[in-house]
Amino acid sequence: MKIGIIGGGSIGLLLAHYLKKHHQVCVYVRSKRQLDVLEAEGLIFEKDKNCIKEAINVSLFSKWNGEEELTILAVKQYQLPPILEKMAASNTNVGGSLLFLQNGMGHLKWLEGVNAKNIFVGTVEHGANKVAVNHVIHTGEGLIKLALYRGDNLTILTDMVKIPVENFPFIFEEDYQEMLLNKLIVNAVINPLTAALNVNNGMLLENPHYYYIFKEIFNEISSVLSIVDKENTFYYVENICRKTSLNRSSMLKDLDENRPTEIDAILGYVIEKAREGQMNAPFSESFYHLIKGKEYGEGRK
Ligand SMILES: NC(=O)C1=CN([C@@H]2O[C@H](COP(=O)(O)OP(=O)(O)OC[C@H]3O[C@@H](n4cnc5c(N)ncnc54)[C@H](OP(=O)(O)O)[C@@H]3O)[C@@H](O)[C@H]2O)C=CC1
Ligand SMILES: CC(C)(CO)C(=O)C(=O)O
Repeated sequence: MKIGIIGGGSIGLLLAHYLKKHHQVCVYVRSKRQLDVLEAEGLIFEKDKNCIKEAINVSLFSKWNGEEELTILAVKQYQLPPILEKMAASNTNVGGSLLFLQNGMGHLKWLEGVNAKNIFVGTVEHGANKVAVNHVIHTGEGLIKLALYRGDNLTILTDMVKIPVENFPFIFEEDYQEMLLNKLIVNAVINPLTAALNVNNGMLLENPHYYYIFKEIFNEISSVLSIVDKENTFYYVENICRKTSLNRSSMLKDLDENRPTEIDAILGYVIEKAREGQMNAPFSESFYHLIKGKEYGEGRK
């Protein structure tokens, strides 16, 4: 299958490495510098301290015209609006399929207006870290879950699930809301804590004091979001945290690089739900403002 990946960041480059084993992949980047380096030097993929260098197809996003059967949007949630505007203005991808892999649930409100025959959403449970424009480290193995948001063509999703890529499984989920909600809880617990404390994911489980807050935040968020099976959901969050223990969460990396974070799509969403349900959410409120304060104090790109 022909697959376009918009965004040559941590997740975009990780996907390019694994998907190119079975598909024709093109990564659409926005900077000429990244294009030039990827073309000249190839992609460096690193896992467990082993590096491999490989050629990848790369192009500028301005050249994207929706020719691929599937286009994966691997950008931050707050980076979607200009991309969706370009897609709307150029009226491309009417017959194609789009897959959105953003953390949080804030982007769902934008998908209604997107002109594509099929829209899929997914969640990423891997850890990945782009350390140079052409160098990505796979820091934690996990799953990518995929679900249909709108449309009727499930073949693309089932193809992705059926064609096994070693160490990089895809699974199909029936209910996109439940899938995104479960991942939202993971990100609402792990990302703001790691970003506020400036620690790798694993430290939240290792340090008993951080683990105490981890549990308290989980309890609050799972109540606000009316999670029925709290015990299993807690193990799910803990398990992803353990599997990505070496990872600096995407929110922490955003702060490291003075970029805006996805806090609005993550804890902002939880706070909105708490207000709707007239509930108090002091941990969520505090961590929301801690991260907003760090964004404010440390400058934005
Ligand atoms: N990294 C991780 O371990 C995980 C990330 N996620 C989620 O995956 C999503 C992607 O995250 P991640 O890969 O880490 O983010 P990154 O910030 O590493 O990558 C985003 C990339 O998108 C590029 N981009 C932004 N706008 C455009 C555009 N208009 N055209 C082309 N490229 C564009 C950026 O380009 P430029 O470099 O030029 O700014 C950047 O390379 C997020 O929602 C994140 O929360 C989920 C699980 C784990
Ligand atoms: C899975 C996890 C928690 C990995 O760090 C993530 O989703 C993120 O960093 O955004």
